[in-house]
Amino acid sequence: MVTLNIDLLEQLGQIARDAGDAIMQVYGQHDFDISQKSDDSPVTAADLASHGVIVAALSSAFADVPVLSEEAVIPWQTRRHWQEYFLIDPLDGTKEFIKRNGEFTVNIALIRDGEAVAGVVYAPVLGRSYLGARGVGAYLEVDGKREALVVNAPLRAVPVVVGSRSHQSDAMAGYLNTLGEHEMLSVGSSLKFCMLAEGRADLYPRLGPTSEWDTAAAQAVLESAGGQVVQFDTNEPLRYNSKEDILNPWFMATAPGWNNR
Ligand SMILES: Nc1ncnc2c1ncn2[C@@H]1O[C@H](COP(=O)(O)O)[C@@H](OP(=O)(O)O)[C@H]1O
Ligand SMILES: [Mg+2]
Repeated sequence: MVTLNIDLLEQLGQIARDAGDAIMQVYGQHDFDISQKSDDSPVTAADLASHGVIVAALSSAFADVPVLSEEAVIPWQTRRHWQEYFLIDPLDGTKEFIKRNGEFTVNIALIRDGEAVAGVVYAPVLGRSYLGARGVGAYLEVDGKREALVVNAPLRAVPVVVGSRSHQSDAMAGYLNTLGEHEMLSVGSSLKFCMLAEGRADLYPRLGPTSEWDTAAAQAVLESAGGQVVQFDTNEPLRYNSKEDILNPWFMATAPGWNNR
């Protein structure tokens, strides 16, 4: 089993930054090719370059631990037997990458017994790394300086809600109508979870589709900071590798302390 400690987070953080460098090489190009995958979502050379960097580094450092990536999906018949594996989204927020608004991330999670126990989320344009592991803590690293994420936000009279910038749903609009007064921020990618972990927002309701690689790393960060990610219908924690379908159920992510407010 992989040992959960700060060294692991640093190691995964370095791999994510190396992947981010590969992404930025494509980002810096005047023009890049965009192709559509079978599910009609876009993919670029940056997604594939980041995938290559991460898979090579993880396979070398953790030869016994399998890797599941958005860019190389492994059949359920194989992965259903995995007790521990890395779950990666090499470039989450591909639409934001294409729009060049900086709201995209590299995501590396460690899943154990269906739970996201460690994760790193790196936003290359913002230069921010979010790290978290069970029993270790949650951290933000900027310019090589690491600080613990400790949220002591005062109670907000008007909650701040974060939602997708590029994927809206009628269900989400309906939910927001029932919520009462709130401030809404639209943000791309797994950065939404990280904003909860930092105390910059309170709620991230996702009443629409995501896949397991979109949420795992950021869930580990948020839970390590004291927040929660639960299934919208059951209130049970969001879990991984329990079914053939890689899509997550609708969920609700909340900032540390939200339930005590
Ligand atoms: N109809 C759909 N089915 C599956 N996943 C979807 C989807 N619409 C959006 N997503 C997921 O939402 C992610 C983007 O999140 P957000 O909308 O919060 O920025 C996408 O990640 P990728 O950019 O890695 O493809 C994609 O996986
Ligand atoms: Mg994604």
